Amino acid sequence: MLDVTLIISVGVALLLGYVLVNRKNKHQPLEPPLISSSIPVIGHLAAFIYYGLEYFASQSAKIPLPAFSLDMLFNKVYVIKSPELVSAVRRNHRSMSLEPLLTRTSECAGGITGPGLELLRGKESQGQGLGHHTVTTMRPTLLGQGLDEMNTKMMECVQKSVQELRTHRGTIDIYQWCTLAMTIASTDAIYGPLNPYKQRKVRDSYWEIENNLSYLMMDFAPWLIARKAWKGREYLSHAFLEYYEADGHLNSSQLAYTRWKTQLDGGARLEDIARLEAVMGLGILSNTVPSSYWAIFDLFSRPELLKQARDEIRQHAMSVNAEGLHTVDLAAVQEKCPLLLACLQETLRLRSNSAQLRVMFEDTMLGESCLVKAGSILLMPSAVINRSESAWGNDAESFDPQRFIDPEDRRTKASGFMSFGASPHICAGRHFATGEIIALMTMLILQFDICPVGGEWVEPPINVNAVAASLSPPIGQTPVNISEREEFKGVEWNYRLTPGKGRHGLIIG
Ligand code: HEM
Repeated sequence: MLDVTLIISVGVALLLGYVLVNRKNKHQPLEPPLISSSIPVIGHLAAFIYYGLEYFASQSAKIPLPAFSLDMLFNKVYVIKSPELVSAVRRNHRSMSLEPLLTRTSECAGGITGPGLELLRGKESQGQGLGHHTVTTMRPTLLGQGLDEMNTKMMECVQKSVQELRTHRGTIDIYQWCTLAMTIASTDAIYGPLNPYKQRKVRDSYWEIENNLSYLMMDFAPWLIARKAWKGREYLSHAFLEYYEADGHLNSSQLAYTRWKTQLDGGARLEDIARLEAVMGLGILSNTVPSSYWAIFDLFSRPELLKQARDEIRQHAMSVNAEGLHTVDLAAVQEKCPLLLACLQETLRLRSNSAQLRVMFEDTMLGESCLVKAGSILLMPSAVINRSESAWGNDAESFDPQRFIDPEDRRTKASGFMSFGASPHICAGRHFATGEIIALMTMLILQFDICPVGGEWVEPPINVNAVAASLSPPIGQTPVNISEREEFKGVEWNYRLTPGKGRHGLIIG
């Protein structure tokens, strides 16, 4: 479990930066109750180091309060459990920031140091520098025309990977397959013909970083204690430097181009732009890949639901012409087949184990009776909030996609759904990722039967060291047999996208 500990280094490192300076030990009556530990002084910190983020979820289960405080020695952590307080956090977003975590990631996972890092950090307190500006300018590129263009390329790649399954013989590790298919589709759509991730060694370097991120985030002699991830980071950054030197970004997506331009105009060196793009892989891939795997797992392991989702698409979004060409209109899937998206959201709700982290800059009242103090850390664990009964009812623990179909109270549910984060830091890539997973699932459920070797879908253990992943990837293999469904064996498929239909009706926090 030592590895799990390292997860914490993300939080602890942040704390160290802010804590020692800002620590205020006195606990005030309006602050969430301070929970004592059986081991005085270091108990919570030691447990956090041992259990990682799971410690907050397990404490939350034991403590029947909407919020509580833990003295983590260096700093105070407020754990927010209730959707009502999440709404208050959103309303008070100006007194807190996610930026310190993003800057820290650029430093540790990207290797950006010195003036380049200062440029990203910007204004000392709130981190409104180039890092923040780069995220802000990329948001519009993940909507509208920019999204449409990426979706077109992404669809081509997903379809190619799926069609290759038709001739595949023997078993396949479905997680490995998702990893390759989604990595190629996502990055080709973003980086264009010179996409560095086309090279096997670049992909391997990225996954080396991803799988050992917790070690890199310790930022202690990474060349020694996180050697493979550190070498991966250097290789990936260098590959991006070559990409820019070859003008790859001039023939890429609006997203890749805008990120490069914003940083160039902001005074960043090309080497640091390349390093930041290596970090961007964490945003692009670390969630999309495991989410696609769990979406397959959760739907194919429920034959009744699978049949309903398949029938819905066949009825409302598929047509066959005189030549026998089967066309599936993904805009119709979006508009007339709500079950598939509902299944994906239910997977995201129940599988997400991220914790949205904010550093407090000002003393703030959340609602009328919850005081959070400057210099502290606010944590909103999605594994807890996503299962809260006040948002989802007393069957919150069970997998029921119906709760996302025409939900009566979107606002309450939004505060109980943290899988894409919390406003104003809601995931910028959610429509792109959703479109990609929905396209993949549509193709798979229409065309294939997927059966695990041994006949049972057995829940695999998860890799808690992949700390950038909201939905932890599985450890080990998930071998399955994939066969073309008799009903459509040998037919030709055409999947159609409609410009302007790239946004999905997601519930977001
Ligand atoms: C299923 C896939 C995905 C999931 C579950 C996911 C989840 C998240 C979460 C939990 C956050 C943190 C928000 C917070 O702290 O409140 C986030 C932020 C972010 N995500 Fe995603 N993400 C996914 C895919 C993507 C993709 C494909 C991209 C880019 C193409 C992307 C870009 C971003 C960016 C830029 C942010 C930072 C937003 C900000 O700081 O304002 N994400 N995402």
